[in-house]
Amino acid sequence: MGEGGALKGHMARALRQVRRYLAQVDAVVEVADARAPFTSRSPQLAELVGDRLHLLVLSRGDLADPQVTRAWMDWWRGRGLEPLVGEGPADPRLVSRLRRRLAQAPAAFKPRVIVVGLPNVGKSTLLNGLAGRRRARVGAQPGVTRGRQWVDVGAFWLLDTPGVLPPRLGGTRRLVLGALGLVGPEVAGAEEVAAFLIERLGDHPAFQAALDRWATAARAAVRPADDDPDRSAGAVPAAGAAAGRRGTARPRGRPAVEAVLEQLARRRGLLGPGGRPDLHRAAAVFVAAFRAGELGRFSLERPDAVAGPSPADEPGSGAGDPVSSSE
Ligand SMILES: Nc1nc2c(ncn2[C@@H]2O[C@H](COP(=O)(O)OP(=O)(O)OP(=O)(O)O)[C@@H](O)[C@H]2O)c(=O)[nH]1
Repeated sequence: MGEGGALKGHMARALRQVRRYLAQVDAVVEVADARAPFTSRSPQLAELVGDRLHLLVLSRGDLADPQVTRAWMDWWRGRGLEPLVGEGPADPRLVSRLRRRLAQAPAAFKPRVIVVGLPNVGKSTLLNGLAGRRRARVGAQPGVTRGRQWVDVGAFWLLDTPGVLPPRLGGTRRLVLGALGLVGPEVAGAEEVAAFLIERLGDHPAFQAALDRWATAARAAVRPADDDPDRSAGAVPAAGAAAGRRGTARPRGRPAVEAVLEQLARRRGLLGPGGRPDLHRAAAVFVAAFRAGELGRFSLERPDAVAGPSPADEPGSGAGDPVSSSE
């Protein structure tokens, strides 16, 4: 089985496990990334949740463009839903609001709760925040499938293991998820993710300045090379020049993307044999910096662009119903 096949097999198993978990819970906390809250959700979840309470939490709100996050909140509010967004890992305000809402989940006795989401989206961080110090004192709840550990959070039980949902990877989703670190380099390589980021954010007024500032931050450490006239790096070429149609990595845009990466490599001193800019390392460093928020707060999608009502909506993707909540 190839790498792709192995990944698919792994994800199918993960989804089966989530199905089994879901059969035991009264409420589902879905975690998505605030920088792409549409693409970082699982298309399968809505139909699995049924009539359980379904709450959406946006992690990494501290790394997203606050204006775009507000647009997303308004978009959901317009549909009678109220996601929660945090301003940092396990943001205490978010955690206490979430605890209050979970305590109200309809249940025969104390609600049982699961945290689910794509790989690396912030599930464990939130789970630990919700469980607090109680997590150290876990115990198997009687009557529940062997091996499952439940944490008594007072007003509800919390499943000690988050459910991992498989991402959908078609079209530009693979690159969006790669940019957020929700899929690995075997699914989306650093160079194509870097090209995608430069193209998608190229028209953003603040992005060019952020890129330039970030590239300059390590300038002092860079030793000028006498044999390379370009080495005295000026501003990073306008990323906007690299931007093709939004969301597509068109070949026509490539040379400009390469120019940006080349200049970043020079400015950061990422040079290979013969002092040539190492574009691969430049791409990897740039993508890591984006993920960590070192470039600033940027979002990768807006509700008007991806979440319809528009042809972008996909039947069964939950697109027109981002939180199929029974709230
Ligand atoms: N800046 C920021 N980082 C966060 C936030 N939430 C989680 N992280 C970071 O994101 C990384 C992944 O978080 P995890 O909680 O391990 O993610 P996960 O979904 O449990 O990951 P898997 O177990 O691999 O599926 C960690 O480095 C967290 O510190 C947030 O709101 N803001």
